Amino acid sequence: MNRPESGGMRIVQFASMRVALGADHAGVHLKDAVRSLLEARGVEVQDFGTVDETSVDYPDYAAQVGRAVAAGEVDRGILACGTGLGMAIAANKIDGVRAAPVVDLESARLSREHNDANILALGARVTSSDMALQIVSTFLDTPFAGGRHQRRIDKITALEHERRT
Ligand SMILES: O=C(CO)[C@H](O)[C@H](O)[C@H](O)COP(=O)(O)O
Repeated sequence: MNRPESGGMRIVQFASMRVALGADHAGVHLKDAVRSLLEARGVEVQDFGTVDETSVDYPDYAAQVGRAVAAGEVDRGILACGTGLGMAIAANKIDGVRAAPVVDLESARLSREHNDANILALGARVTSSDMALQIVSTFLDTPFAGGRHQRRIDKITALEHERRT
């Protein structure tokens, strides 16, 4: 979507993005707040749940969002649970997923600029809703910087291929 080092163009099309959401019981309210923010900004949202605070297992939601991102059905994924850690660990098992657990704005920006992260993992028990929504905006608004970082992403992709053989 964003190709900042191909001719210096840095156009971000936040509103035309497709974003998949997923959460466990600990992150469900934050996920719903993220959904409201995205819908208000015209983002096409695919919400994989969960829908309430009944205890569920976060890998089930990480898998659904991760597969949607890896298949190109959506441009980005956003996961929410207690800490964001288990969601990121689970989602990163899927080839093509680069999930970043993020608690601050600088990491949100760098997860995109340097790591081309395609999934953001938020922790509702460790991050305020206000900060989490700022992180979401930064994550969606920041393009990948490419250049030397692309070389490193290519090496991550090579590791995925190695795992398959
Ligand atoms: O590890 C987690 C996923 O990243 C989360 O923090 C979970 O939400 C957490 O482990 C759930 O804990 P609970 O005691 O079952 O509510």
